[in-house]
Amino acid sequence: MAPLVAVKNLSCVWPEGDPIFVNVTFNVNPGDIIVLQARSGAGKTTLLKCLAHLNLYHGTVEFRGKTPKSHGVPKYRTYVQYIPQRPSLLPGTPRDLIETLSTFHSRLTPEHFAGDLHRAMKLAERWGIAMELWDRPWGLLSGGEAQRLSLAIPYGLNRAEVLLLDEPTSALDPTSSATIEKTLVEEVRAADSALKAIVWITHSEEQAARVGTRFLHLTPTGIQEEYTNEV
Ligand SMILES: Nc1ncnc2c1ncn2[C@@H]1O[C@H](COP(=O)(O)OP(=O)(O)OP(=O)(O)O)[C@@H](O)[C@H]1O
Repeated sequence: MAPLVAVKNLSCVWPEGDPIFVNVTFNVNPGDIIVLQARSGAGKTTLLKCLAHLNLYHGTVEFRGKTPKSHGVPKYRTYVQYIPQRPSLLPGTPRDLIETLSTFHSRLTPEHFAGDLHRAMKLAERWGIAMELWDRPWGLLSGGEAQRLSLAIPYGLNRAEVLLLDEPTSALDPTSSATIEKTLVEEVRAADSALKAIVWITHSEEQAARVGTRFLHLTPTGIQEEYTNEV
């Protein structure tokens, strides 16, 4: 099976610093929910940002056999989409973000966009998000509201094939977390969904055990597969 994302010999060094990690090589395959584990500060967020082509790195990252540049970086970022740990730091409103991401696809028409927004809003509503919050600046939303909105956006767009989730439910209560986990796992398994795989950072061992199909441990010298749960 061809990998969705192939990561080869990735390393990341901040200017004037030691490398955060080197020699990171792994594939993301269809159906994977990869839990990325490491101690705090080991570089999990940095690695996800490298995969989304949001950080400088050495080595190669390919999605469906092509580099981000050959896909076109904005379009690549809608296929391999990073959802930040603190969406409240994003500029503009959730409606602005979904509109911007929509325009990265040339097939977009006003009808497509209306459909995308409607799908995202319906899901967010099921998650307890009122319609007016789509027009509130990210910085004025609560952490939990911002997390739910930022997860509803790729669902609405239905174009992300790989989601890179950075502690996506850290601001949510256990019931809301469980609902969101269930939706995401179902999306990866659904035949009619664009979403094929997730790389998921969580500090909750319980959540890792519930959602993970593979477990990768990041260290300064590389990445190791811990064990595999058969689904
Ligand atoms: N722009 C930057 N310039 C220099 N160092 C940075 C920058 N961004 C992050 N770092 C450092 O890189 C290291 C890795 O940070 P990162 O956020 O990737 O870790 P993490 O494993 O996700 O941590 P946590 O589990 O605490 O969220 C940390 O030491 C952090 O301080």
